[in-house]
Amino acid sequence: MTLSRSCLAEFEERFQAGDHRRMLSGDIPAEADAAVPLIVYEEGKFALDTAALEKYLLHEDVKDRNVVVLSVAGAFRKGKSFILNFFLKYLYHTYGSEPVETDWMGADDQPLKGFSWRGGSERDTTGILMWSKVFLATIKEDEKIAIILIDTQGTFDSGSTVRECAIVFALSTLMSSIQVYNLSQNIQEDDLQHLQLFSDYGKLAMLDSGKIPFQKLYFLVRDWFYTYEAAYGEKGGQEFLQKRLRVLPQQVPELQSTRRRIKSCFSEIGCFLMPFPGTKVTSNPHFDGRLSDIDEDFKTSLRELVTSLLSPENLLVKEMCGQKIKARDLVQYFQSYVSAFSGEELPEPKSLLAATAEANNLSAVSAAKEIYSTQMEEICKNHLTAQGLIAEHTRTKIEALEDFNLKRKIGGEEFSEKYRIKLESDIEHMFLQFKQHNQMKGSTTHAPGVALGIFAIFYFLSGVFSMLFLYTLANICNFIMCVSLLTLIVWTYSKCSGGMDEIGDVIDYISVMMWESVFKPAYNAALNRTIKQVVVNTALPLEDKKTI
Ligand SMILES: Nc1nc2c(ncn2[C@@H]2O[C@H](COP(=O)(O)OP(=O)(O)OP(=O)(O)O)[C@@H](O)[C@H]2O)c(=O)[nH]1
Ligand SMILES: [Mg+2]
Repeated sequence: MTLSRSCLAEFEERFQAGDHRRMLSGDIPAEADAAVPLIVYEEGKFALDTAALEKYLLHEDVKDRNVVVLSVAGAFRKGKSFILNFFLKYLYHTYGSEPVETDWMGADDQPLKGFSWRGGSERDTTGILMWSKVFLATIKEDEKIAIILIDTQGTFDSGSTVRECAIVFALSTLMSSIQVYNLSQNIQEDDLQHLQLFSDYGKLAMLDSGKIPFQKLYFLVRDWFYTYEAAYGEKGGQEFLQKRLRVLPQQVPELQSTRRRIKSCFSEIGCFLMPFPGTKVTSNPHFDGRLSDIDEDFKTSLRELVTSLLSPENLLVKEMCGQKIKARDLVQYFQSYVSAFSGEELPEPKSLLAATAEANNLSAVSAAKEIYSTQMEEICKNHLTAQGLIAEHTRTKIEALEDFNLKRKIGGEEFSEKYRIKLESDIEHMFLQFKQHNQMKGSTTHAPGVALGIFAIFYFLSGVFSMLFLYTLANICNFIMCVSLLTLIVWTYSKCSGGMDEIGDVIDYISVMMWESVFKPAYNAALNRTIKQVVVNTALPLEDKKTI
């Protein structure tokens, strides 16, 4: 599915290079599409914009889908945002709302828009940004997925500390299912060192879950000049990568272990060799990203690159230690990881594992709560007796707890115990609300009317008996008045507070019986009599009326 011609033209026109607040067209109104800062650096630490994250990931159409998260990270000023904008073009074309026959790359003379990018030596992107349009697709016949694109602050720029760079790189790797590691000209040893934190974390995570913690790491080598060693594209990239990650006997043990661990951390490691895009791209200050200024070789490889990462058959759903992640789980993982990185020092691999375990358990809790609340909402559409409600609550609670227990949880049984307790207490809390709601529904009974009716009748009778000096009977009437008043008070208390619900139900039951067997027949009889009287009065001639 793709964008219509006019939508594409609108998309091209609405953007201006370097302005990440400009919009793209798609099925979300054009004004809504923009680069959204998710993680920003404030007062010495990274802060997560939870509201922004929730707005896009907890959207009704998105939250229950498995997610594909593609991020591009690496050194600053190396064309990361630039290439991401081609990914965007492809995504709008392939997963947009309307199909079009045009080429996804668009017209030759259109400036490149989307994530902010620009020439020059000063860094551009800061923090971690997400493209606000989440692309929806169905892959492998019926797996509904949401595709999220992430741009990151470049590493080693003059304005940030090593810690800051390491955090951006670590967070984006942790959160993505495909981490594109953007490098220039070669894969150097320090590029591999960047992956050190993950290799240690990966080792721990594997001990804990038995699964490979990360999915796809994709080295994207830009400005590849040595085509006589390896050809452009994925095939050449794989050959080159094998050479770079080979463990050789003559290597020092440190280099050997880095390579071994990196390989064991990612379930798939790919590499793509990109040609130099041409001098207009790198040196012309007025270059605006138009295709006509880019070398043919680059464009040809770009087509191959984009398909190998983003075509439906190559999309990779985010997993965490072997479990697929839904969009709403991703919110939890973002929160836990950002807080793990909030200290002065980089977190130990151990605390990263704890953050993963926390997010994993919390998302199992929220899935179980969702089961409970969805089922109870359905059940409580009709009013239930107190016992009926308790029975349904117990059944649904067991089902929700079973769902939690059956999920494989990182951190082990002992770690997940406190989350199970939290789940139980949250469910009990929800139950109180359902109970109150149910009682409010049941409050359409005749209890207040019957109690007040009895009170009024016996008040009248008490007066009459008193006038006839029948004090014993008057006192009996007074007693019945007190009982009806007391019953009304107990009933009101039960309905408003949710307490003494069984007594409340008994009162409801008795009042319905009394209404049906005494008040309603009496009321109907009185009504019939009145109607008869009216009919007779209007039907008979004046003289006859006088005789009646
Ligand atoms: N040499 C080279 N330059 C490129 C390539 N692709 C884009 N550029 C240029 O690199 C410059 C920086 O592009 P950006 O996309 O802003 O780079 P970035 O990596 O996002 O930069 P930061 O956000 O500062 O980290 C622009 O002038 C691009 O035209 C490439 O493959 N090779
Ligand atoms: Mg950038």
